[in-house]
Amino acid sequence: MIEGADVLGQGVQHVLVVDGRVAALGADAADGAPERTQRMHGDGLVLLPGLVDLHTHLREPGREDAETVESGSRAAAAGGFTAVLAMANTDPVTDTAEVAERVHDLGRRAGYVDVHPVGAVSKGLAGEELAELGLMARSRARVRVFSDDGRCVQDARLMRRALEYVRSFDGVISQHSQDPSLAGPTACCHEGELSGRLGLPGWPAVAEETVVARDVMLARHTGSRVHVAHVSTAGSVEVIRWARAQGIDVTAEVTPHHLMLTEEHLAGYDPVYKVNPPLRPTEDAEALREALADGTIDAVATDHAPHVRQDKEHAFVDAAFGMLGLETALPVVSTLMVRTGRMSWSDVARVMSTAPARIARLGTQGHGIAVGAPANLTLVDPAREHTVDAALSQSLSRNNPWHGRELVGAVHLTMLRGRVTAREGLVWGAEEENE
Ligand SMILES: NC(=O)N[C@@H](CC(=O)O)C(=O)O
Ligand SMILES: [Zn+2]
Ligand SMILES: [Zn+2]
Repeated sequence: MIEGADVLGQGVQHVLVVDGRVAALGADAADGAPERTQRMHGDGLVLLPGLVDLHTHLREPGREDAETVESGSRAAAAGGFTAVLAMANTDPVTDTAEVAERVHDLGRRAGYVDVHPVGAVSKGLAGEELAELGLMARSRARVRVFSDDGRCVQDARLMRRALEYVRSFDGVISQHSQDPSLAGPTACCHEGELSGRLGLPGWPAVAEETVVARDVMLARHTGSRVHVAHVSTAGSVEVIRWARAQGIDVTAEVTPHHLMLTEEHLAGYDPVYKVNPPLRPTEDAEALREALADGTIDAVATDHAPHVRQDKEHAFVDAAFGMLGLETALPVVSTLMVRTGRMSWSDVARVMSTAPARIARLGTQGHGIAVGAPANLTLVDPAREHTVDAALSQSLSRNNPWHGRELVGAVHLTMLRGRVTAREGLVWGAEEENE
């Protein structure tokens, strides 16, 4: 029983949890509570539905030195998440039902969050032949989100066929929008005055925007669902806004780092800021904030991308792309969007829980806080000021661009089907296992 928390920032209520489900909600929720009900104080805390991350790299199988399903799941629980979509760019690639089931089962075994594997669009992410989309969808892993993330599905014919195929089981293609003929594999800095000055290979905004534009037209043509991963430019936002006004079934996510951080961070050539797509100018970040607040962008997704030291500690051009994000996502959104008055806590519940759950077709996870729904809950301390310490992360990796930053708002407790999975960053059971 959680007593006196501000549910969605819309009013103080009690929430009774029985057998992993929300059994009652409201001032008299305690009536009929079984004897020996455990009581938790929610005074001053905001209760949100468990957060859902549409875009997480867990690295297992293949790079268990950078992250495992278990370590990434712990980081997710510490960050307030109860479900994550695990990207397919593992080794082997998640392009078969077998690999998808393996990742799914590893998630079950770890038990901190629900791990939903994302299936690859193409075999081996090679962009040539469709992967086993139907078999992955019908597998025990129930895959609904497909992505070649890390690479763009460049071939329009393959993208069209993938969209047509997933329509039959209400799947969605999540696209890493990057035309490689405009932004090749070495492109690592937003193309503009800064990339010229720093002498870094440019990654122009138009390399993203042309793919977004093409894909929304393919979505319209096929009547299928396309999702734009890690939107990073104002031009992409304009295309998405237009497409939605036409009734095209396009959804989009933005990362905490593209919302808050800008290209100026690259001036010191610190590879911790190297990410795909690159950090953009302030005007782009501002357009992303506006689009998130007005609903043009549906969701915040972390793109948590752990890398070992040896892959990150290189000259900027040679370092791996990606940064950690699971444990800092909620504090960043709180600091940037809620403290400033641009979004309410119920907006946060939408962009970090119910909308991503709906996009991934997670069923019951998308119902928010309701009687009868699984007790997947996140208690947030909206006023807690803290300085991010990379050393305290549950992740196996340390490529954390937020280290040393002061943020306001923190996850107090995470609950998965009524079981506490994390409390103030400390993951349930972690003390013993860290001995
Ligand atoms: N975002 C990144 O910079 N890197 C991701 C791949 C991706 O999301 O494109 C990774 O797998 O490391
Ligand atoms: Zn990507
Ligand atoms: Zn990614």
